[in-house]
Amino acid sequence: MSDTIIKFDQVVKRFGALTVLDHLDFNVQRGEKVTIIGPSGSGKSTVLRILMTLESISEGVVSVDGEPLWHEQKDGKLVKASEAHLRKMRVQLGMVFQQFNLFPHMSVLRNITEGPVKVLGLSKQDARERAEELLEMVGLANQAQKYPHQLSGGQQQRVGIARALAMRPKVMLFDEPTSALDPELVGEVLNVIAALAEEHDLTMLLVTHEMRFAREVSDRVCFFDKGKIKEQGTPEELFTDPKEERTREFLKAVLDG
Ligand SMILES: Nc1ncnc2c1ncn2[C@@H]1O[C@H](COP(=O)(O)OP(=O)(O)OP(=O)(O)O)[C@@H](O)[C@H]1O
Repeated sequence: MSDTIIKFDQVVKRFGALTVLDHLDFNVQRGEKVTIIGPSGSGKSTVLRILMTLESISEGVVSVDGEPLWHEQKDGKLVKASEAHLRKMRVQLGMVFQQFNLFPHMSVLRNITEGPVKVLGLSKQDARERAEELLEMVGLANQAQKYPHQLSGGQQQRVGIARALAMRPKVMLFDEPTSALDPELVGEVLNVIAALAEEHDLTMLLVTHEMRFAREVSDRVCFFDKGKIKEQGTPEELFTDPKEERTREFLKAVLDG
């Protein structure tokens, strides 16, 4: 039996006249680490935003763990999902954003405990213990009482990772998690993500411009172009022996640049 956790089936996303995803078929297996690379505007972030229910779809079906995300079954038919259905589905996914998106008026600890307490109904004590373990894991055990503005960008992003993990998502989504960081802070965030990828059987879907990182952490790399997967394969296949001219051009431009 295949163990598909994310499935895009002929998904179209339009913004007015602009088609951003063009009949996209895309699957992720449970436990798989998949990286999406591709030129600006090819629809990479849109895939993640659709999964987080931040953008709706125009056509097709997206499923998470076998259940439609943007639809629900009613009298044997697929109808548009209600807000309650979206809320129920959304908690299965955790996202780490480019701009961290921490709550500025809350301490680091509270940023991490808020979701588990308010959304999952954990006791404050349990949420706190969970947060402390995660802060330890991302190397910030002694920063729990600080506020986001007192931390570096790299530290804030590591809090962002801990916050997403605290919800125990089935899938972690990373949207260019290092692109807003000063170059010297990129490594500490990538190290945390690489450790997560190595030590946990989490399913991870990452959009990144860091090709070396994509190569190191992924089981599979998908090259997106114009809203479709133009080519995909293991990092070895895609980076050392790309089959498509468009992939070669892209890799040459980013690796030389
Ligand atoms: N809310 C929106 N309204 C209109 N157009 C949008 C909206 N969101 C995204 N787009 C457009 O959709 C296209 C795809 O965007 P997306 O962010 O998925 O690209 P990307 O591949 O992640 O690019 P980048 O590498 O630059 O982040 C872009 O042309 C973008 O301008």
